[in-house]
Amino acid sequence: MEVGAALETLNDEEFDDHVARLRLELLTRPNATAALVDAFAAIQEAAYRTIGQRPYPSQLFGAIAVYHGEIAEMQTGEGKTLTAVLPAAAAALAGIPVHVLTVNDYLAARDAENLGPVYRRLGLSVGLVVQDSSREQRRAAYACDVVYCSNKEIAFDYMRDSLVFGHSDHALLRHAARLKCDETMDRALTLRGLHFAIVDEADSVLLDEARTPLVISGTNQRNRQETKIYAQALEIADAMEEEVHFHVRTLTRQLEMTALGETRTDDLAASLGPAWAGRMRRRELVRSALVARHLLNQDAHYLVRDDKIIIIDDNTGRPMPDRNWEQGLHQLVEIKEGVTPTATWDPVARMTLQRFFRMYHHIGGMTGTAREVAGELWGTYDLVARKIPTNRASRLEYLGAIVADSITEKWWRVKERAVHLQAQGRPVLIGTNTVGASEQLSEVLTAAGCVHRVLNARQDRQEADIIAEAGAQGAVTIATNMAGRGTDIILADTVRDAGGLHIILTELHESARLDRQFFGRAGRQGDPGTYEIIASLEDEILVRNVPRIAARLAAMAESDYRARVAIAVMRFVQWRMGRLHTRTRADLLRMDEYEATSLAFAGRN
Ligand SMILES: Nc1ncnc2c1ncn2[C@@H]1O[C@H](COP(=O)(O)OP(=O)(O)OP(=O)(O)O)[C@@H](O)[C@H]1O
Repeated sequence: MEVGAALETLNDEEFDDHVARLRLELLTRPNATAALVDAFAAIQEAAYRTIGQRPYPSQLFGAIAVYHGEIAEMQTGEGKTLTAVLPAAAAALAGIPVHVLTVNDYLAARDAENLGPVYRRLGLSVGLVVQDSSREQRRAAYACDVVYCSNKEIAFDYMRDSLVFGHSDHALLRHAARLKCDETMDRALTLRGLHFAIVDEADSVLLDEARTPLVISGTNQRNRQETKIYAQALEIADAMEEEVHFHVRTLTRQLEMTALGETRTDDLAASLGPAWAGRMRRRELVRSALVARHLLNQDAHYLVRDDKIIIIDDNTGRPMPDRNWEQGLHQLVEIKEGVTPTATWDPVARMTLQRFFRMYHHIGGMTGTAREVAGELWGTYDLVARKIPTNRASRLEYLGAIVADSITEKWWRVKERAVHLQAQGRPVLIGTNTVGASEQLSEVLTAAGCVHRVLNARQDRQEADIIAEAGAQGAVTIATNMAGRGTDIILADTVRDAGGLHIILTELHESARLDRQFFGRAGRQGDPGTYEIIASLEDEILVRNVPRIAARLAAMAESDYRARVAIAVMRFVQWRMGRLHTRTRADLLRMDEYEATSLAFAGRN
């Protein structure tokens, strides 16, 4: 009899005995194929008995890839969340601590809760670490067999642990502390090593998020003078003219001062006292002030909430209350927005996500979008991306693109579509790039009497609630990137017959992978679904990056042809941005490795 079929006949007690025997076998032979087959069969059975879902053959293929340290490329909605349980539980049954890493707290909490019963049925413990978890809660969670956590949380916990060892954060030292049963040291640490990581949305975590190094701040360097200096820097910045004194490079999010700009800085700062005497420092200060003024916008890059600046994560659209910009930039934005300036902090530890993940003994992962980054995943992490076939054929249909002349006209078109589809009883999910845009569109829909909900960094606390309703008959939901990766919208039965969820993307993201992830909220698990793009010639991606082409397109009459050309240009900008980001990550990793080796003998601070 087939292994799985035999397990179905067991009663609960017999199944428990079977799992206990299996655990012993795995502890001694974790890599034996027969033992792994038995383990997967038992986990499948446990999933069926607890949450009523039996992993499909496609999920088994994915699970085998992940277990063997590969990235399983599975289309959106194919069930990567359940797929991860198979390698995670199999490794945990074999005694290996497992970290299942997601892109955000909402998904970590959702998955730990939904899948907890499967692990517990197998006698395994499950922990959860989110931003609000205390140190004690973290330590308890990391002691579990399987931990669900967002990538940033665990990387920061690792860095904090490293600080306990001063600069000498060598793995061997940590083992030495354990061997000596150094109780104090052990109590100071939260993690118990980096063994097996299963990375969900692997391209986002391992690449997109890895563009900015993680920094831990230490001692408070508050200086009364500081606020005054930052305010002066903003005043000087306001006396500068774009294209004359500085250039903004939107593609790379960089700002360069021209020679004229530097001289102007020197002139204006001449009478401001000794704090402005250093030439390098004063130019850097003014450059930062220009960045605060021209590159960082309210409701796009940050929110102002309760007299605080709250950064919005570029990749996930989520508010990050614990994050700060470095080197005075945060304070400059605070002064610009008129909120009480906070103190500046000195960085005491810095690490890239690349270096962090390369320290794991074993990594596997899943994503819906690995194709175009397969080379980099291999180059940086030695990870192979393996394409897994879908369980059922996809019924997701692309309806084409409309590119309106202006943003106002774009909102009008989106409203027309939403009202039309709502009347047909179909749910509609509309994607915007910023909090500001989601609110503008919301006003247009409200004025037209179209009932809808908004999910953005301001409404993050109602996330689960909004998502639970987004698949209902006639539901219209406007969402930023927060409803991108991982979000699972369950359709009401009547909606399936009406054609499923319809997605409207109103602005292309900075990467085509993000667009595909957003479209992937529809047509999941073989459900029907449609998607379209309604963009405009005034969108940032065109106006900021290729202004001359945008102007030429604006001179053409609106047609399908113009829309196709405009979308092709936007895709070209995305491709160029992707290449730049790859280069940034390579440079960052090189620097990080250089610093790690050159500072190896620096000793404690
Ligand atoms: N074997 C199964 N049997 C029944 N339902 C399943 C099975 N596997 C997954 N599902 C359901 O399919 C839906 C999509 O799963 P999930 O959200 O894990 O997809 P995903 O691949 O992670 O998508 P994304 O790429 O968007 O993150 C969920 O509602 C989940 O409960």
